[in-house]
Amino acid sequence: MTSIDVRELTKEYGGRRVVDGLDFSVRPGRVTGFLGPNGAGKSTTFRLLLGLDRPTAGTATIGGEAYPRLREPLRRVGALLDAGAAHGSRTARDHLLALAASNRVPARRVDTVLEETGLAAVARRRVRTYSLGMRQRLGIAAALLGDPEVVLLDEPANGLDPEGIIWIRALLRRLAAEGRTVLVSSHLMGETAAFADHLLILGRGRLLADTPVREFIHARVRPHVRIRTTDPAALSDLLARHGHDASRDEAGTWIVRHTRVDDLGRLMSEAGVPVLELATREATLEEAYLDLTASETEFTAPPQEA
Ligand SMILES: Nc1ncnc2c1ncn2[C@@H]1O[C@H](COP(=O)(O)OP(=O)(O)OP(=O)(O)O)[C@@H](O)[C@H]1O
Repeated sequence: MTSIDVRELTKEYGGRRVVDGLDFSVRPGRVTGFLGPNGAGKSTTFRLLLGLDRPTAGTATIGGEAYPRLREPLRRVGALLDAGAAHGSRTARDHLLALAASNRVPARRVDTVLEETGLAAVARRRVRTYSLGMRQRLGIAAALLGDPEVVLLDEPANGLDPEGIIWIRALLRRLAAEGRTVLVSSHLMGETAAFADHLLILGRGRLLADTPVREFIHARVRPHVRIRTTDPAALSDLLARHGHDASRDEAGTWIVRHTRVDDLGRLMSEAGVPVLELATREATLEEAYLDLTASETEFTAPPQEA
């Protein structure tokens, strides 16, 4: 089982710190979402992990070794950084065959990953005729070619249609269930909540959270209760009498915070207030993330230029 370990990792460009003392581990058997706004340093961290850039300070290792020291790296680590990387005049199949040959990966893996990524039917078309979503699938096929224990994907849902998004979700879940170490960057909250077990949140190069997704949401946002009624005056009166923290949206739905659906149901029933809808509304990752970013200067202070 292979972990990714990042210690005091720092990268400066022209004196500007874009990755700032990062310390985290990514464990096998789960999908770790790497979240942060544009320019937070996600891609730079990926490049440092893959030895494509040298850290100013600190270390990034995979299974205890720096990437450039790994033997047969494609068989240990699969990465998607830039979906435009394949040569346009080649077919997808030839692109993968060349990659397999130069990394001592058996050629039969090419057809396996083409099947896995849904590209088998178009594998003999030139890559320049591919849509963004098809290129993205090809980049993922290349990442999976060496059957690696560690998978690093930078914004893999980019350019995918709804069917592609459902597919990638299932793929990531499967890779983790097989015991692989899966790190996936994204700035899409809903998407990340749908596939990640664990989160690393970055802001201006610094690590703001390293937490299981569920704990992060539950610690930051309380679930609300949604109510609709045919007698808003009676409901308003009832909620006020019991000191509930409630508001009503334009559609007439009441949101009541800091309470439980059972307690409100009982209260409404006893008071004879008619119920059209009474439900718990779960907090979302987006709400928890906004709560975090609202309190972090990394997101609110003006950028510091070098
Ligand atoms: N080679 C480079 N030279 C100078 N500055 C760079 C270089 N690469 C990245 N940066 C800067 O580092 C910061 C972090 O960029 P990075 O691409 O890592 O962010 P990101 O979190 O991946 O953002 P996005 O979601 O937009 O891809 C940005 O301000 C970027 O301009």
